[in-house]
Amino acid sequence: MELINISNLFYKYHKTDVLENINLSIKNDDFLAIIGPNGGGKSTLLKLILGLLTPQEGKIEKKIKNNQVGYVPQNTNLNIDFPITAIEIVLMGHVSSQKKLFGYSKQDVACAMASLAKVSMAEFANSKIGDLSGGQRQRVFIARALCSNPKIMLLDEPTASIDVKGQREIYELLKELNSSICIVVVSHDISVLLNYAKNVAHINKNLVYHSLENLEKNINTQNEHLCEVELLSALGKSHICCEHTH
Ligand SMILES: Nc1ncnc2c1ncn2[C@@H]1O[C@H](COP(=O)(O)OP(=O)(O)OP(=O)(O)O)[C@@H](O)[C@H]1O
Repeated sequence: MELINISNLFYKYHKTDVLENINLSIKNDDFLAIIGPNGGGKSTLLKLILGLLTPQEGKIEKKIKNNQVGYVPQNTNLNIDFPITAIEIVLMGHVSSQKKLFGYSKQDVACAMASLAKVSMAEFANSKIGDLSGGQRQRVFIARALCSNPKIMLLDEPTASIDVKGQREIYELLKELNSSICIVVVSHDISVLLNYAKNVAHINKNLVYHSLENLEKNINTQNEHLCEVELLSALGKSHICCEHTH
C-alpha cells in the first residue's frame, strides 16, 4: 500500500532551486535510504514530507494522518548535560488521550516504558541521557518516535557519530521495526545502511531511484569504507557521480 506519493515537486529557497521535479512513491513496507551530497536537498525533502515546508509546485499526497508519521531528528544540537532521563525524553513524544495539566498519567508512563522495551532500553529508563552511549541515546529517540504508533518513521542521520558496531545495532533495530513500520533514513553513512535498505533515493536537486532488492549484490557492502561513488557506479549510474564534482 502506498503511504506517500510525491509528484512533480519543486522547491526553492528565495530564488535558488533546491529540489526539481521530484517524483517518489513510498510504500508501507519500504525501507528507503535517502542519500546524496551535502546541500543536495535531503533535509528539505524530509521537511516537505513532514509538512514543515509546503511545495511551491507539485504535490505530496499522504494516505496517513500527520500523527502517524514518526520523526527522529538529527541530534547534533542535543545538550547532553541537561539533566533529563530516558523515560522523560520518550514521554515528550507521547500524545496522551487523557489531558493532564501537570505530570503524566499511568497509561502515559506505561506506553513510554513499552516503547523503551521495543528498543531494548527499558532498563535505562531512569538513566540520565548524558550517561548513555551515542547508540543508546539514539534508541531513546527512536522510542520517543514510536510512542505515537507511527506507520512511517523518518530518521535524519540516525547513525552520525556512532561507530560501525553501533550503526549495525541501530539498523538491526530498524529492520525489526520495518516488519510493521515503513522506515525512511537520510544518511551519509551508506556502507552499513545499504545492507538493510530495500530502495535508494539519491538526491542532488533531482532524484534518481534505485531498487536494491533486485540488484545483484556486485558490491561489497560489508566494506566500511564504501563510498557513494562506488555504489553509484556499481548501480550503473556513474553519470550521477559527475554531479558531485560540480
Ligand atoms: N532555510 C534555508 N534558507 C535558505 N537556504 C536553505 C535553507 N535550508 C537549506 N538551504 C539550502 O538548500 C540546499 C539544500 O539543503 P538541505 O539541508 O536540504 O541539504 P542536505 O542534502 O540535507 O544537506 P546535508 O547533507 O549537508 O545535511 C543547500 O544549498 C542549503 O544551503
